[in-house]
Amino acid sequence: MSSYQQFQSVEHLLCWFSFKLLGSAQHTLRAFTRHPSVVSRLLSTMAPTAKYNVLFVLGGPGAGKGTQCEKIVAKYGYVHLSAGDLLRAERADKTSKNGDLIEWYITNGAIVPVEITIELIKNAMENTTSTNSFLIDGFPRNKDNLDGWTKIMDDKAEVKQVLNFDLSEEECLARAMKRGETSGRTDDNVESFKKRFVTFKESTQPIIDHFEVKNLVTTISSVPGPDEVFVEVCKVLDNLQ
Ligand SMILES: Nc1ncnc2c1ncn2[C@@H]1O[C@H](COP(=O)(O)OP(=O)(O)OP(=O)(O)O)[C@@H](O)[C@H]1O
Ligand SMILES: Nc1ccn([C@H]2C[C@H](O)[C@@H](COP(=O)(O)O)O2)c(=O)n1
Repeated sequence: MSSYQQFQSVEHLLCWFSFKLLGSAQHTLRAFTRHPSVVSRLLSTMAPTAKYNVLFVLGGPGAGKGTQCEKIVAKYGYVHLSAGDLLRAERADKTSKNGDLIEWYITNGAIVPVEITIELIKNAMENTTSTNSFLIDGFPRNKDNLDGWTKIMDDKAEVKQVLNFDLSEEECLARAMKRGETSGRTDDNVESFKKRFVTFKESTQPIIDHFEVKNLVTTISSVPGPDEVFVEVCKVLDNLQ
């Protein structure tokens, strides 16, 4: 007798088949409940993960990026990641193997290799649980920064907007020198400032142009006082909500 002939009807065959299916589903379910970590790993690969929302904040040295970021955080609740602050913290960390290298780049107004900076930014983003929205201040500052971002973060983050704070070299210098009276920053001196401004013009401006082509840049004059500048910032951010 062939295996089909043991069933008296097609209905009987279908009944037997459903019973077998149910049995194996039950078996699978039981296996899953015994291994919850496997289930959560499976689910995490199936569920689409939300991308980070990112605003890049650029502008000359001393143009007021950090000042505006503080205001944005207070009103809109982004997490502020200053590439410069992250690098300064890394430089101050006695266990870091990159401290001396970072010091050299900062004092000479040059841009630290992106392998170092992107790791600091990525870790800070991954360690943030309160929000998905980040203000990344002072990054990307050159092509190396941009390439590193594209390679490591492009599939994890969406750049919603680039805020570009515009201020003349003379005014940036005056503000950086005034800040230098109390900041303790090793680059708030005329010699470092001059180098930083050259780096801004030669290396950062092409990055702003790159995002301009993608229609992502809003340039805001940083000449008025902080509160007036912030009014213009709010116009941009209110439209992003
Ligand atoms: N709109 C403004 N008008 C006058 N002074 C300002 C304004 N914005 C910021 N400042 C002052 O200018 C100095 C530089 O500002 P801030 O540190 O925000 O600049 P930054 O662009 O973040 O600089 P850097 O790139 O060097 O870190 C600070 O002392 C700050 O208080
Ligand atoms: N993407 C970056 C940002 C900053 N640095 C270094 C070199 C800068 O002159 C310095 C200070 O940065 P700031 O506080 O002005 O944003 O930090 C860098 O190498 N790469």
